[in-house]
Amino acid sequence: MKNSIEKLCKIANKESRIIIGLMSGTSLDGLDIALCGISGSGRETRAELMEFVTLPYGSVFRERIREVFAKKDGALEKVCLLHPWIAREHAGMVLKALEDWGRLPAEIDIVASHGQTVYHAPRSFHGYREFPNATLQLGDGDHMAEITGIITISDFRQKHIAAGGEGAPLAVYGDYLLFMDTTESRLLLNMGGISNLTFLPAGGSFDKVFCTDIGPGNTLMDAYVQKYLGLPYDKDARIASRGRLREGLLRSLMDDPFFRMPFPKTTGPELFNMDYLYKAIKSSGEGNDIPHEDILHTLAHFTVEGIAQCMAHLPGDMPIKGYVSGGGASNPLILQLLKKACPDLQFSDTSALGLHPDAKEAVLFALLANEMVSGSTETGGTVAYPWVGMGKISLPQ
Ligand SMILES: Nc1ncnc2c1ncn2[C@@H]1O[C@H](COP(=O)(O)OP(=O)(O)OP(=O)(O)O)[C@@H](O)[C@H]1O
Ligand SMILES: CC(=O)N[C@H]1[C@@H]2OC[C@@H](O2)[C@@H](O)[C@@H]1O[C@H](C)C(=O)O
Repeated sequence: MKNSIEKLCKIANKESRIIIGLMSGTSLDGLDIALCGISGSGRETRAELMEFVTLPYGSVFRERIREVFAKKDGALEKVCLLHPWIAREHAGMVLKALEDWGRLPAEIDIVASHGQTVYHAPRSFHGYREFPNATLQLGDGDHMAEITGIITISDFRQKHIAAGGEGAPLAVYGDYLLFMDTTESRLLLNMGGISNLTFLPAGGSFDKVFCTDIGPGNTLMDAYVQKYLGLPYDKDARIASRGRLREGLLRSLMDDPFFRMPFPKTTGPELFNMDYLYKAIKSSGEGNDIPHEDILHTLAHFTVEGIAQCMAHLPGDMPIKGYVSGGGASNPLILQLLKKACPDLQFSDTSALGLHPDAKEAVLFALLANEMVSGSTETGGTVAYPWVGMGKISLPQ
């Protein structure tokens, strides 16, 4: 092990590192793999996205995860089996991507592996006073390290919780390091399965930034079309665009204690799932035979209404430029509704900042790994956003 520790020290002291960031989000669409060249650390960080790919999951992978995903009473044996299995699947995908890019594992300093969140339970959700905030990502780093032969950093969210946070959103760290600007106040809005935002006031220090989960992004729309229409998602909102808004349903969807909780907060499909939708339909007074188109159209409004509600908490006395990312940034109906709901917000996607909108979250984990090995904790931090070294280190043999 001494050799590996010495190698890690060398990596920590290098001027620049090649780090692969991996993210598998709540949509279960595939593994995002970002090959990054990163130099410096903290506010001196410079990152270049050298390669990026999303390797789609097959149906077996998706179904196996779904057996435990966001389920209160998941079978413990399955959780146990999935922990190494997911890591091994992801490791195979990393090796495949490296081969496609014509690169060898030996060229890579670190793999930063988020794993797969299967359950997210902040105390505000689980409700047990005697238990802390909790979250569970499967995909053990030792398996990744052993199979790829690359030092692996994984399981980033536990340290955040240990230091007082909810384990999410971690986006704030990467957004701050890469996008803080001296003159432009920026809003980074990620619309994945769950949507979240980071607000970076111009020239502000880390304790002035604000980051929170908002509510559903695509998760309810995806769950609905998967269940009733056998589609992975409503591509380009073709179905939703044919529908109309059901005001009663939107009111019921917004009528949940989650939306009355103060920011910052976190959530996931443990709350925003089909049961949530069924309950809202029942109490909406819209009847039981709302057409698919209208449900999907109203769910798109629901996503945007949550975003608009959250944005009302941002300072109103300065111009803010918005940068969107995540799959929702490719949904024309969401973008159209967002423009209507927030007419003063000028926005484009994060490629205007030099980062592919689908790659942002995978790059985040590469940045967190870089901070873990060569950052300091002097940047400050707050209880909601503690600035701590996150992730656990796995050394290959
Ligand atoms: N062309 C498109 N039209 C409509 N929706 C789209 C389009 N492309 C992607 N999406 C949506 O984006 C989703 C994938 O988004 P993304 O990959 O950002 O999610 P994720 O990373 O899994 O989520 P999270 O950030 O919550 O973990 C798809 O499931 C789909 O709903
Ligand atoms: C617990 C968990 O995996 N949360 C994810 C999820 O997907 C979006 C949103 O909910 C966000 O809180 C988070 O991911 C991003 C990468 C984050 O931590 O910033």
